[in-house]
Amino acid sequence: MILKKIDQLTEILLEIKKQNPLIHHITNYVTANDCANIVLALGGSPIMADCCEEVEEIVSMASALTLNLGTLNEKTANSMIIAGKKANRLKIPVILDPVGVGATQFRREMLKEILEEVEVAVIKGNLTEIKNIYGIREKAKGVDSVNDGIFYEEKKGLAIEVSKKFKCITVITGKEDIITDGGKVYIVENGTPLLAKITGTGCMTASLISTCCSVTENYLLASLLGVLIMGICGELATIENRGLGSFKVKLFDHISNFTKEELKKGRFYEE
Ligand SMILES: Nc1ncnc2c1ncn2[C@@H]1O[C@H](COP(=O)(O)OP(=O)(O)OP(=O)(O)O)[C@@H](O)[C@H]1O
Ligand SMILES: Cc1ncsc1CCO
Ligand SMILES: [Mg+2]
Repeated sequence: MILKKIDQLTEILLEIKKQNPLIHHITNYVTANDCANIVLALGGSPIMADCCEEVEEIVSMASALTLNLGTLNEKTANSMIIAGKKANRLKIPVILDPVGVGATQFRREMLKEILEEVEVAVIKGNLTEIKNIYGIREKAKGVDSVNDGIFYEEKKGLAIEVSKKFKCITVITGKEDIITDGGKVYIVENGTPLLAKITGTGCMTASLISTCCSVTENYLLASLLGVLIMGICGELATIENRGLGSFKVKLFDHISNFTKEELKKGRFYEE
C-alpha cells in the first residue's frame, strides 16, 4: 500500500518539475523570501503580490494561491478576499495558513471574513491555530503553538471536524503531523524539533503544499507530500548538524535535491 502511495506521490513531484507552476502568495514579510525560495527549490515559480489592484491579474496566471495571515492588515486581508474569489472562479486551489490567529481579535475577525468569502482547498496550521479556527479560544503567545501535548486522538478528531466544517483538507503540524479530508487520515512521523527552532518552517510547509496542489486535483495526497518533504528534509538536515544557520541551509539543499529515494524515508500511515 505504502509503495503504491510512494509512486503516486512521486508522480506529483515529477509533474512539478515538468510544469514549473506559478505559485501566487499573499503572505507575511517575515518569511516571504524563504517561502519564495522553497517553491523554487521544489521546482515551482513563486510570485509574492498583495496589491489589491493587481491580485486578480496575478492569480489568473497562477496555478495555486497561498494566503498567509502572518503580518495581516486590512489592506492585505481585502486583497486576500479579492484574489481568493478569483481563484475560486478559476478553480485554482487556495491554501490558507492562519498564522497567529489565536493571538488577536483582529486576526480572528479577518479570518472569519476570508472563510465566508473564499472556498479554501487546504487549511494548514499548528495546533493552536487550528483550535482557534474551530472556535476553541486558546490564546496564542504569538505565532507558535502553545501546547502540542494533547492526546493524539483529540488532535485527529479536531482535524476531521475542521475538514467537515470548511469542506477542505486540514493539516495540523507539530511533533507528528495530521492530514485529513474529513474521512481518510494520514499521520506523518518525520521531522525534528529543530524545525520549530527556525521561524517559518510552517509557512514554508504551506508553500510546499501549494506547489504540490498546483499540479493535481488530489489535494489530500498533495498535502501529504508537502508535509513529508518538510519532515524528511528536516531530518536529513540534522545529520552532522553544527547549528541553526547551517541547518537551514541544509534544509534547502535537501529540498532542492528531493527525489523518490528521499520519499522512501517517509514514516507515515493511513487510518
Ligand atoms: N517537535 C517536533 N518534532 C518533529 N517535527 C516537528 C516538531 N515541531 C514541529 N515540527 C515540524 O516542523 C514543521 C513546522 O511545524 P510547526 O507546527 O512548528 O509550524 P508553525 O508553528 O506554523 O511554524 P511557523 O509559524 O514558524 O511557520 C512541520 O514540518 C512539523 O512537522
Ligand atoms: C515570526 C512571525 N511573525 C509574524 S509571521 C511570522 C513568521 C512565522 O509564522
Ligand atoms: Mg505557522
